[in-house]
Amino acid sequence: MESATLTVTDGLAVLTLNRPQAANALDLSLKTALLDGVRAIAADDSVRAVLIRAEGRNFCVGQDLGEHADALSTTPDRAMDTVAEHYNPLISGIAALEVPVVAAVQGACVGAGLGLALAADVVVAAESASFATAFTAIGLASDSGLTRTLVDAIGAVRTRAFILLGTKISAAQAQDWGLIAQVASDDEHAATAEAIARRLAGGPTAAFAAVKELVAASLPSLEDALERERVAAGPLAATADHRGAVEAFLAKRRPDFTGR
Ligand SMILES: CCCCCCCCCCCCC[C@H](O)CC(=O)SCCNC(=O)CCNC(=O)[C@H](O)C(C)(C)COP(=O)(O)OP(=O)(O)OC[C@H]1O[C@@H](n2cnc3c(N)ncnc32)[C@H](O)[C@@H]1OP(=O)(O)O
Repeated sequence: MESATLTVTDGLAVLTLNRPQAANALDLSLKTALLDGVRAIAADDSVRAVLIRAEGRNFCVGQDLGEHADALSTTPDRAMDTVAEHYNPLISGIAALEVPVVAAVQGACVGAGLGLALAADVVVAAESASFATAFTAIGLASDSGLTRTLVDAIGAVRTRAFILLGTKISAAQAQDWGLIAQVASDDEHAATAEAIARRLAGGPTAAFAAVKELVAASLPSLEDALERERVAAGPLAATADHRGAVEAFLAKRRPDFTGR
């Protein structure tokens, strides 16, 4: 089964996360397939809008921690290379798309999954969806551009508390904070997101590109945030807190943080 699928019809590219059996956790196969999909979209002049969606109960629960635990034990010095090889080019690739990008979110949208959703221009969430960063729960700080996209959306004060406290918020709270554009019923969110994406695919594409360029130019650099996050991830991956927290998650027990 393909970890992600891409279809393009009538100018709308639909990129689907397809690991529902693993809550769309980002393993190497899914990260690679998403990167390939975004690059194919960027190279396809027929695409006028993008919908990013996911199969199953959860949009994306972030990095696959089983794969991460393996990497930490077998290739510890390279475990965080995936940030530079996959996460950063994926987020910057989505953000660099000149056409409008809609994300349809249901269930858990966590960690790099949240980064993926916030790289889109319009997020439509099912009312039962939830949003969390999860990084500090496993001894990490942030990545996937969230130290810029979250600050842009909800401000530095809320972002700091959101990440430090590892809060999980509802779709209604996310909309109230200005984190997402729209909430729809669980039954209607997928159709609502697709209808918005199809409307954008039939709209003034050049004007939409200008809107995205003008708004991006008014903000601090996403690339700089991604690079700072990448540099910060390496030392954290080497901490006993990070490794112990990943093992604890997989063993379904609470981590014991020692501060080292
Ligand atoms: C050469 C190749 C090398 C490859 C290198 C790989 C190393 C990668 C380096 C990492 C880089 C940094 C990573 C980056 O920061 C991005 C991140 O995303 S960090 C954050 C990662 N995500 C999490 O920590 C979330 C963990 N999950 C949760 O907090 C909760 O599961 C939830 C998402 C809030 C949902 O909670 P619930 O609804 O209660 O559901 P469950 O907890 O019972 O989960 C259901 C089921 O799914 C499994 N699962 C959930 N999340 C993950 C996950 N991230 N990875 C793997 N599996 C996950 C969970 O275990 C349950 O499984 P089951 O018990 O039902 O089998």
